[in-house]
Amino acid sequence: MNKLIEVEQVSFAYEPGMNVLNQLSIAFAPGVTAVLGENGAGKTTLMKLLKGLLKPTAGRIKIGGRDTRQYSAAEIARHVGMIFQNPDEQIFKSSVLDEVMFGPLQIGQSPAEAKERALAALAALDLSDVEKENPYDLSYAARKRIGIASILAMNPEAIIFDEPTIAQDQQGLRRIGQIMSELKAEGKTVIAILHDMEFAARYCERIVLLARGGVIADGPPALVFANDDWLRQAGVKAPGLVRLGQALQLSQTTVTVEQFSQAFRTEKLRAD
Ligand SMILES: Nc1ncnc2c1ncn2[C@@H]1O[C@H](COP(=O)(O)OP(=O)(O)OP(=O)(O)O)[C@@H](O)[C@H]1O
Repeated sequence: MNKLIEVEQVSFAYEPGMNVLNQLSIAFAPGVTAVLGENGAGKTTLMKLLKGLLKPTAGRIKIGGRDTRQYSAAEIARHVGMIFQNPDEQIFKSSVLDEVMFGPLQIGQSPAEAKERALAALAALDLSDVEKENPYDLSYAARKRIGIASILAMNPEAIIFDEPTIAQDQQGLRRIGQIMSELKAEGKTVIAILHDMEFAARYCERIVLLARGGVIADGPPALVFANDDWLRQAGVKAPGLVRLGQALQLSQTTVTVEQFSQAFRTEKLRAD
């Protein structure tokens, strides 16, 4: 596994003696990983550490094999992009195109390259027709997609999504899921904090459960969502399809519609 990001025995406290993360170790490689856990579990704190916005109280984080303490913020930005939960923490330009070009210009792309990348990112997020608008004249859901486009335009190797599905309708959800799948196909490392278990089951190949400042489970959705004990400890509910499969006593854990319908047809319809 080509580990782009390695977290080694990291602890972090906002206030002395009050650890939010406790000697947490985990690595992130290309692919799509969901990080799940109840409010206050430390998910956003971990992501801010990966992005270099916070520094570990103990332990270290390596990007591409190098300790993040040796990187400047601009250097980290070339490797790791983070899309904040609240887009309004990220957006400050008065046109959508300027906003999405800002990041690429900051990391040294030429204006022509930055514009080309920004236009491609806006198209990927169904935002081409609003490129001249003021982001604050658009909906919150559109601003969330602008936040995503700004990071995609910088083309980092790792992209962190903090709650990307909030406020999105079905089309927005599909778009964001497709983008994650495309990023995976390009060999990017995608990490998403999610509260939407259906979305996590559908688009993520790895599920990490955080609780009490540490990782309590880490594996494919069918493994993690089948373990009620882990889910209870993390304060997370299995996706509806998993629970339906369990209620019907299917022999395997079904995390997608395709898996469910196949298992249901084989085990239930044929049995009748
Ligand atoms: N800037 C801060 N100063 C002090 N404490 C903080 C700060 N930010 C977060 N915390 C505390 O750290 C803990 C972990 O917060 P964090 O935001 O990382 O959790 P989370 O798992 O992302 O939660 P949520 O799902 O609600 O976003 C919480 O108890 C929170 O109150």
